[in-house]
Order: sequence, then C-alpha cells, then structure tokens
Amino acid sequence: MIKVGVLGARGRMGAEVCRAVEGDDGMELVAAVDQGDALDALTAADVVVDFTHPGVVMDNLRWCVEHGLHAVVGTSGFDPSRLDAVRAWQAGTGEGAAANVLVAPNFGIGAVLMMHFAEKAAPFFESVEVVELHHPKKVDAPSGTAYRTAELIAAARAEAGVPPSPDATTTELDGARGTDVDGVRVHAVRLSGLIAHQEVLLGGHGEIFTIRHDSMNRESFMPGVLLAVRRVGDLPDRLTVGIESLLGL
Ligand SMILES: NC(=O)C1=CN([C@@H]2O[C@H](COP(=O)(O)OP(=O)(O)OC[C@H]3O[C@@H](n4cnc5c(N)ncnc54)[C@H](OP(=O)(O)O)[C@@H]3O)[C@@H](O)[C@H]2O)C=CC1
Ligand SMILES: O=C(O)C1=N[C@H](C(=O)O)C[C@H](O)C1
Repeated sequence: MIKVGVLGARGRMGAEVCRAVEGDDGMELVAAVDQGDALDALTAADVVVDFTHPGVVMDNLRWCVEHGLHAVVGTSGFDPSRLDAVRAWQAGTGEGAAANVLVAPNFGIGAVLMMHFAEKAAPFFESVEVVELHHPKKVDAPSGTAYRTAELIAAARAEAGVPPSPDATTTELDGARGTDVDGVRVHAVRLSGLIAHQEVLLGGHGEIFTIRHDSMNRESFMPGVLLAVRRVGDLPDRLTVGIESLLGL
C-alpha cells in the first residue's frame, strides 16, 4: 500500500487527486494539505503529490526532499534553473534520505503524445508555433505544457540544424506575436468554457500539419498521476521530467 499525501488538496486538481487516490486499491490517502495547513502531516506519506501554485511549489518541494519524501509534482513553472535547484537539494541530502522527484508539465496521456509527436515533426517543417488555450482561472501564462513543448521543439530543430521559423514582422503591438520560448512563438488564450487545450501548428510548402490535444475534464489527468505515484520511488534518476519514460516513449 503506497501512502500518499496531497498538497493543494482543496484545489481543482488536488481534490481530484484525493478522489483518485482514495479510489485506488493500492494507495491510501494519509494527508490532505492546503494553504495555511502545517506540512508535518505529510511525514506519514511515502509519496507527496503537489498541485499548488508556481509561487509556492519550490518551498514545498524543498521541504519534501529534505524530509526524504518522494514527490510527484504537477504544478507548473519549472524552467531549467528550477530543475537545477531541485538537483542541488537532492545532492545535498546524500543517500540517507534519498527522495526521488518527478515533475510533469502534463499528466494527460494524449498531451504527452502531443508533445512527443510535435518534437518528432518539428524538424520537418519550415515554421512552427504553439497555441495553448485554458480556463480563465489559470494563474500562469504560457502554460507549463506549452513551455515544455516549445523547449522540445527547439531542441529537436537545433539538433537537426533547422533555421528559425521565418517571420518578417518589424512592427507589432506588444504581445501580438506571443512570447518567445527558445526561439519558438507561444500564444496563450484564456476563455470561459475551456479546460486545457493546445495546438501545435507546423507549416511547410503547401501544407499545414496541426497537432491538437483537448483535456475535457480533470479526471483525464488521473491515470498519469497515479502511474507516477506508483513508479516514482523506483525511477532510475533522482529527478525525472515528464511521464514519457514511464510510458515507454
Ligand atoms: N501537470 C498537469 O497535468 C497539470 C498541472 N496543473 C497545474 O497544477 C497547478 C494547480 O492547478 P489548479 O488545481 O487548477 O489550481 P487551484 O488554484 O485550483 O489549486 C491550488 C491549491 O493549492 C493551494 N495552495 C496555495 N498555496 C499553497 C501552499 N503553500 N501549500 C498548500 N496548498 C497551497 C491553493 O489554495 P488557495 O486557493 O487558498 O490559494 C489551492 O487550493 C497549476 O500550476 C496548474 O498549472 C493543472 C492541471 C494539470
Ligand atoms: O492550469 C491548468 O489547468 C493546467 N496546467 C498545466 C500547464 O500549465 O500546462 C497542465 C494543463 O495544461 C492544465
């Protein structure tokens, strides 16, 4: 039985994770912690799941690593410097309190495949841009998924020696061309009625290839979250980004 603690337990994702853990025969929910609660209750857990806020997740994660608790993190906001900070904390704890950390920008199986296919397709097209669309209560932009997708696309194009996407814009209103992540344009839409959606647009000569993923509800993230909870303690690396390797990708 894996003992699970949830951080952000009263939030949209955290509440869904609590339900999913309680419904899993191999897991027990031992702590449900939210804003203002003491973290101490989490010491009863084998694995802590964090769906909180980009502004607080680093403090939470550091606490988990220092207490030797494996962590599965869905909260967005992880750039390379944050990942380096996590590695440094892990190195500092030695082997005595070896906590593994899995940070995933997206636990949706289809979203992971969307990122994977975008990475594979990116070197074959002259132009590529990412459009993410989310519910208006989302606090960060662009989404962690879009940021990660752009990183993967940029790395694949650099590796293949593909030049930047052509763009003759010399005059623009601020933000009209979105933001730039490693040379890839990323656009963010916030609209009532949406949950989480993304399109990767790839343009070549006389053809457009569009990869689109839609999360229709938050239950859709749960198979990926539960898989990560089951596997995080046995992963070969102390820090893993994404659930791709758990899916054999
Ligand atoms: N990786 C993935 O597959 C997915 C990732 N996400 C990401 O997960 C994060 C949470 O999203 P969502 O559930 O929609 O957000 P919510 O705002 O609904 O939930 C966040 C919860 O965390 C609480 N919280 C804030 N600070 C702390 C703290 N220091 N300790 C404990 N709890 C705290 C909030 O409390 P309060 O409201 O009082 O501030 C709130 O209850 C976001 O970064 C989002 O991008 C979302 C969906 C899927
Ligand atoms: O805030 C959300 O809702 C989501 N956040 C994650 C992100 O920033 O990529 C994952 C998914 O897009 C839903």
